[in-house]
Amino acid sequence: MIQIQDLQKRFGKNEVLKGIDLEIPAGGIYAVLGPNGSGKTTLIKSVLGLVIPDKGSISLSGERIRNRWRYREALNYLPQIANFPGNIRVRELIGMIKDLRQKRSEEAALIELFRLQPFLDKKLSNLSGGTKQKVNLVLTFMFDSPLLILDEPTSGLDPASLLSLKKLIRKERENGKTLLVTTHILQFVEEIADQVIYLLEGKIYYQGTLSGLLEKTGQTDLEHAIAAITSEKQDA
Ligand SMILES: Nc1ncnc2c1ncn2[C@@H]1O[C@H](COP(=O)(O)OP(=O)(O)OP(=O)(O)O)[C@@H](O)[C@H]1O
Repeated sequence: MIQIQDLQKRFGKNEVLKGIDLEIPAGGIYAVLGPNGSGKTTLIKSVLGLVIPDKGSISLSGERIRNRWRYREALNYLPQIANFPGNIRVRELIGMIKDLRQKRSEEAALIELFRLQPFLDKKLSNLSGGTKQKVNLVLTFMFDSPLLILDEPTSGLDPASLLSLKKLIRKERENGKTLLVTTHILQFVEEIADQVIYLLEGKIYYQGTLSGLLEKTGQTDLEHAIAAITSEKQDA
């Protein structure tokens, strides 16, 4: 589904991606992990065409994405911070995004799942952070696309909404979708991820199953595995 070769990106003197090679087959949940500032969002934005790499290539379903934009019709993206104008009401925003994408959408079941009915006529500026995130999740999941890219989807969610999100993500996997998810919530990764992609200092430190990462680090849980990677780097 996604092929990345020798991807490099720097911002001024800051070399963020130092040659990323990645192959993500279609179907399944891929968790993109790594410390703050390790380049997870930069990697995701490169796939979305929102960051232009300095070097390397990215292909989606066998076609290079550079200078094309139509491929974006086949993916749904949840940004880490979605900045919609605060004076728009939730119902209007959903309508606007539907008009923009011109794709069949199924928002009603999602509004129900996240219990958003009481908020439909409220302005975004009057919503709590968690409720805004639920609205953003509706905007992301309401379209049927083969690839979903979710940047910190759990952000601000209460436990009940987190359960709803996990249910939703698993349903998408059952439907054969590919999900690329960044998160710092390790329990979430342990519960939903089929594969882990661990970014460290601009390179892929590990790609594979969670059990493979535990084996590589000699640990019994993800929290300790990540602590082991960090201290290994500090000692190096
Ligand atoms: N547009 C930009 N201009 C300059 N520097 C940037 C830009 N975008 C990202 N960076 C820098 O690139 C590095 C990687 O940032 P990025 O947001 O990709 O990390 P991340 O792994 O997603 O971090 P976090 O876990 O904190 O969300 C950081 O040092 C950041 O300051």
